[in-house]
Amino acid sequence: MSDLLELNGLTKAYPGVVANDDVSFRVARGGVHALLGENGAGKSTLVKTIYGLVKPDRGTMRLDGRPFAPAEPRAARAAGVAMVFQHFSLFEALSVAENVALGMEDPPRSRDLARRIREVSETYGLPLDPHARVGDLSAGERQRVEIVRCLLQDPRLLIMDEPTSVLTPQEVEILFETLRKLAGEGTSILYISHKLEEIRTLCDAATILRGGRVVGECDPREASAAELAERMVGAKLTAPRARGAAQGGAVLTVSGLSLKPVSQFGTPLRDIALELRAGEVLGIGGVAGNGQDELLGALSGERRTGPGTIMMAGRDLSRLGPTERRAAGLLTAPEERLGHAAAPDMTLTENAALTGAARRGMLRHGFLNWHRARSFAETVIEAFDVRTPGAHVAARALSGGNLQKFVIGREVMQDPRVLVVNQPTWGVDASAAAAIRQALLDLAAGGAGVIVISQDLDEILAISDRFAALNEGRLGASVPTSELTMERIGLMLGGAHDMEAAHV
Ligand SMILES: Nc1ncnc2c1ncn2[C@@H]1O[C@H](COP(=O)(O)OP(=O)(O)OP(=O)(O)O)[C@@H](O)[C@H]1O
Repeated sequence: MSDLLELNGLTKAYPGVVANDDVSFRVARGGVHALLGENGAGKSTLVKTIYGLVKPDRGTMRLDGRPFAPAEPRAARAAGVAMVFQHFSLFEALSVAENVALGMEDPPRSRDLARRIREVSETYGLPLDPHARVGDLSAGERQRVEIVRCLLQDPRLLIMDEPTSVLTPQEVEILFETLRKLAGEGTSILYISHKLEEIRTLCDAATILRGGRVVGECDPREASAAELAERMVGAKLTAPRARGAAQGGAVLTVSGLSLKPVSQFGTPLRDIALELRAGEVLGIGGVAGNGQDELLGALSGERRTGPGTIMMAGRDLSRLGPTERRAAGLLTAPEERLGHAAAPDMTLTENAALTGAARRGMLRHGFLNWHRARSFAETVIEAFDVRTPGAHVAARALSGGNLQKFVIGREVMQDPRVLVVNQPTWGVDASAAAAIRQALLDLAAGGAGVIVISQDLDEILAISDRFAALNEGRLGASVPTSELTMERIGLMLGGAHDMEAAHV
C-alpha cells in the first residue's frame, strides 16, 4: 500500500504549551489510521493542521506525493480532505438537503442534490431522507448527514474526531461498516477516539501521541486495550477502587415532575419520580435525546417545575433558581462543557467563581474575592490533573477532556449533598475517565447522593448502585445494578421496563 499523506516535523506552539512537537508519520492509501493520546496530547491540533484550520510553526505535509499546505479548510477540501467534527454544525430548522447544500462550494439544483444524497446514502448503508428536517433526527442520523456531506466531496482522506461518542451500539456498527467500505475503495481514514476497543476492531495502524510528540506506532489489532492505554500515558493504569459505602436516608426525592419542551425539537419530561439516598450512585441511561438535558435543566433550576416535585431532605427546592439550589447543596454539571458548563472566553478563575462563589466563600458584601476564586481554580487544576499553563487561561484554550476534568472537579470540590452530572467522561481519555469515576465514587462514599446520566453503559455499570432508563421523557423504575444483564438493559432502554419486570 502506498502512502497518501505524509507529515514531516509538524510543530505548533501555543502560549505555554507545545501542542505538536516535531510530529512525523504517514497514512497509507485505504488505511484506517488511529490517532491515540490522552487529553491534551495534541490530536485535535494535528488534524486541524491537516484540514487547514491551524497553521503549523514548522514542518511540512505531502498529499499524494505533492507538497500540501492548505491555508484554509476550503483548500483542504479541494485537495480531497474531509472532516467530521466532534460537534455537529447543522441547522435544526433546515432539511438534510439544505444543510448539505450549505457546506458545498457549488451546490447542484435541489432535485439533483436530493438524488445524489439518496445514492450516496444507499451505496454506503447510511439511510437518510434528504427532505427530513434535521431537528427531527437522532444524534446518529445527524452524524450521517455530516458523513454524507463529506462523501459527496469524494474525499481521499476522511478525518473523524471522536465520531462514536453520541452513537448507540447499533449506530456504531453501521458507521464501522461504512468506514470499512470506504477504506476498501481506497479512501484513507484518520480516526480519533478514546474508545480503545473500537480502535482495535476498526483500525489497521495507530500513531500514539504524548505531550505533543509521537511516542509510538503500532498495529492496534495486535495490542490489548490496556497496552494501548499504558503507552498513551506512559505509566501503568490502576483499576478503580471498589467502595462499600453504607447508604443513608433519602437526600433527594423527585415526584410527579413533568416539563414541556423549550423548543419543538426538545423532549417533554413525563411524570418523573426517583428517590436518591445518601451515599449512593444512581445511573440514568438512555439514548441521546430522550430527556437527559431536560432532566438536568429541571434539577439544576434552569427550568422550574411544579411545587413539591423536587424535595431535598424535606425542603421543597422546585421553585428555587440555580443559585439557591447550589446554596442548598444540589449541584449539577451539564453535558455541553463549552457554553453551558463553562463560559468559553472566561478564564478558569472566572469559571470557578461562576458556580463556586457561594459555597467556597468567595463573596463578601456582594463583592467577589478574586484571590479565593483563583486559589479554588488552582485547587481544582491540581486535584483533577487539568493540563493547562494556569488558572489565567481561557476555558476555550483547554483541550476538550481537560476542560471536562475542570468542570467536574469544580463541582465535586464544592462538597455537594447531591451532585447530578450528565456524560461526565465524554471525550475524556481512559486514565482521566477513571479518575473522574473514582472522584464520583469517593463523593458518594463520603455521604453525598450522586446521579450519573450517561450514554456509556459500561460507565454506568461500573459505578452505579442502581440503574434506571430514560425513554421519551419517562424514567423507568430503578433496578440494582448487580441484577442487570445487557439484555435486560436493552429492554429497559427501549421503554419495556415494566413488561420486563412482569416477566421476572
Ligand atoms: N487555541 C489554543 N490556544 C491555546 N492553547 C491551545 C489551543 N488549542 C489547543 N491548545 C493546547 O494545546 C494542547 C493540545 O490540545 P489538543 O486539543 O490538540 O489536544 P487533544 O489531544 O485533541 O485533546 P482531547 O483528547 O482532550 O481533545 C493542549 O494543552 C491545549 O490546551
